Amino acid sequence: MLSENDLHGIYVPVITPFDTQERLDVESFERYLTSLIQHDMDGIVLNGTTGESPTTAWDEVGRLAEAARACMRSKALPLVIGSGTNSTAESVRRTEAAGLWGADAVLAVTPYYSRPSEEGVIEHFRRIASVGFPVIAYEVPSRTGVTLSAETMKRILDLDGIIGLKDASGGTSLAEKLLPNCQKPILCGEDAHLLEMLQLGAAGGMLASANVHTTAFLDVYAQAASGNMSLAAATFDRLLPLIRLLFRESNPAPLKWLLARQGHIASDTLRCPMARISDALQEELSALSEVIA
Ligand SMILES: O=C(O)C1=N[C@H](C(=O)O)C[C@H](O)C1
Repeated sequence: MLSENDLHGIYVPVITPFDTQERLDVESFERYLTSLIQHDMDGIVLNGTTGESPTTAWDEVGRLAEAARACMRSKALPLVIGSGTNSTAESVRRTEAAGLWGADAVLAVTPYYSRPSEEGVIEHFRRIASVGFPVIAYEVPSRTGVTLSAETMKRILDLDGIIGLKDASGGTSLAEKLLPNCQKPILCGEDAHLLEMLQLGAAGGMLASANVHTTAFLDVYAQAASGNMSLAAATFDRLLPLIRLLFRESNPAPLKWLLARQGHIASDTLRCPMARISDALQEELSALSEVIA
């Protein structure tokens, strides 16, 4: 199981491949993951936003977890499974199941849609953490519709069992407020802000774009961790045009398109209502990926 001391570096949230009929494509998943983990990333995330958690059924996550554990047998790599929903009871059940499926921690998103009070959100995380399995809180207001204050986030991070935060709050202001008086690791969850977050003292990132040019993202982290910020900035600057394109339309649609084009997965199919990227973005992505290949 992951502890707060182990939670650092670059975690790669993987896509959930579907065939052209929108059925789960476990074969592509195994092939893709086996090739991805040739890199020395610090962990893998299943069923995050990049894994299309809103449209992936929980029993399908179980099948992917089993496949991931088999692919990762020869590599001691932490596996994080997204178990958060907007129902506390369901999130608790999923957290228990993720532990049984061999996850090392779960990722629990701020409960979305129902717009609970901040006290309600704290109680949500308290009940998930009380399962006794390590929980990484995931703050992503642009998707959840709920923006937590730094004070509330600090109270969540202070809960026993919450081992850290994936901060996709849309900028650096939450991290700026939390980092000076927070012992628990904060990982960047907003790819374009990775460098600034590392400069502020973030412990790493969970980054969809690290599915592509994984080594360069690992370099940015290693260079920043060793204090060579100017080298980290130069490496990161080369990645920024790609990051911008990968988030121009909703993640993970651009990423899936690119991985399918590169032959890593059989199809770029997303589950409706997510849809394939525009022709214009396809053109820009193919031009850029040839330049920085
Ligand atoms: O997979 C995730 O979870 C991530 N979610 C963020 C988002 O798409 O909002 C982006 C991050 O790179 C990974």
